[in-house]
Amino acid sequence: MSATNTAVQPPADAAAPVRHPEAPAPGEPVGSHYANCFGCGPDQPHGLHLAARAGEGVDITAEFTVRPEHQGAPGLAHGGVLATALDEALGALNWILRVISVTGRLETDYLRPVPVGSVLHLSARVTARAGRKIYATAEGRLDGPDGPVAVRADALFIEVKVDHFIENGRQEEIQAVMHDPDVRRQARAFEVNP
Ligand SMILES: CCCCCCCCCCCC(=O)SCCNC(=O)CCNC(=O)[C@H](O)C(C)(C)COP(=O)(O)OP(=O)(O)OC[C@H]1O[C@@H](n2cnc3c(N)ncnc32)[C@H](O)[C@@H]1OP(=O)(O)O
Repeated sequence: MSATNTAVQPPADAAAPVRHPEAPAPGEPVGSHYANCFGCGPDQPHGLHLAARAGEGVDITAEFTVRPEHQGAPGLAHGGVLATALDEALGALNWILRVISVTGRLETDYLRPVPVGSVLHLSARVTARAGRKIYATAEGRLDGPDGPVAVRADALFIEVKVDHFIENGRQEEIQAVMHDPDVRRQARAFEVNP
């Protein structure tokens, strides 16, 4: 049983989400949005290394292996780390909508303890859109994609322009990615192909 804030529930007049025609094909990896991202970056040694795949709808799946460095209580995953995994899975939906959005609100329910060594089977989907607001939900299951739900979240993501990062990020990292032609092409493509 969960008590949710109305901010993460779509209003009655929200629109159904639409899979972007250029979204990765079902089963394809969506890729990392930033190599140093704590959630999905392959170059981030401390990160979760989530590798999401596109689903058939406006959805993704991913797996997160809980390692000893993710502990909160002895032998159990830290709740904040699990929230990060859910947040990152939800963030990967950007690739399916082909928009850039950031988490505005994330509400998590912790239903079962998640032991170190377990694989959390994550799924996330967009439920609705209303202007810049993107409503989405995610869950993490133990013992396989059809196993019991251990954690879940409802979220409100807000669409932003790439300038959001350029204006707010530390210049050292911004300059580094701005000089990466692949990153620039990717970011601009999201903006000109809504
Ligand atoms: C290069 C590729 C990279 C790709 C990058 C992909 C990153 C994915 C990574 C995983 C996800 C993350 O961790 S993202 C990182 C964590 N999140 C953040 O850092 C976001 C920090 N917050 C912000 O920057 C800002 O608050 C924004 C952008 C979210 C919103 O600011 P804004 O642009 O001025 O918009 P604002 O007018 O305030 O809000 C727009 C509408 O949303 C509503 N709204 C906004 N926030 C909330 C909220 N918390 N709860 C309820 N409602 C909210 C407002 O009421 C309004 O509704 P109405 O009046 O229109 O009805």
